[in-house]
Amino acid sequence: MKYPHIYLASASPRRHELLTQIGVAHEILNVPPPAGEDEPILPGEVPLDYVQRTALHKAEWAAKWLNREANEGRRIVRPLLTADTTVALAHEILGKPSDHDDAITILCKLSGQTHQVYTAVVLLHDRQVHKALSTSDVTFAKLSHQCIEDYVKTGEAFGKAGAYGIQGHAASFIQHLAGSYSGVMGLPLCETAALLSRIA
Ligand SMILES: Cc1cn([C@H]2C[C@H](O)[C@@H](COP(=O)(O)OP(=O)(O)OP(=O)(O)O)O2)c(=O)[nH]c1=O
Repeated sequence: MKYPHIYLASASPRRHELLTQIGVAHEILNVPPPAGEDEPILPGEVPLDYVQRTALHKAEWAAKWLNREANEGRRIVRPLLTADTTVALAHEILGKPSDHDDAITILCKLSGQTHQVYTAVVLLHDRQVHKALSTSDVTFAKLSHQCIEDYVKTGEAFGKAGAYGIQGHAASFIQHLAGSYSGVMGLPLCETAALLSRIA
């Protein structure tokens, strides 16, 4: 499969790894904040709307930044990809943990429950916006408080939606996954490949 060479506007090392896994050549853009920070949730906003709005906002923000850079001599020559991953439990958005206690609280909520992981992907190319969405149902085993404490101590919970990484130690928490493994990890590869082949 031949993909176009793209810009990846993301601070997530997982998105870089996943694109590399399927052979998508990309240049990582280190877009200044608010990239990397959680977008505020609008009153009454449901997770599905939130994740799509956030992914689009990241793309628009990165394009604006790139345009400014372009004025300083850099040309926008590649399609631009962004994504957002949001974890939701019964419609409550569980973002990245703010600290140790927050991580414990989030994981206690997820223990023994099925939650949703949404990843929205946006590709900007030739003034067109291409979008994809992946939805997964993830069921956690019932976790003891000690297990949660030990997990949070590894540091893996931080910087990740829902305070866990499916690709790390938290793999042992997951009883069942209905959906996309790569989508849970941060970039659904099947959907992303389909977006990229649309513009190839
Ligand atoms: C649920 C889950 C999330 N995550 C990560 C993927 C994302 O990096 C992060 C969700 O935060 P995002 O806001 O989607 O992404 P980010 O801030 O890390 O990067 P950027 O906005 O610059 O692209 O959680 C995992 O790595 N594994 C998991 O199992």
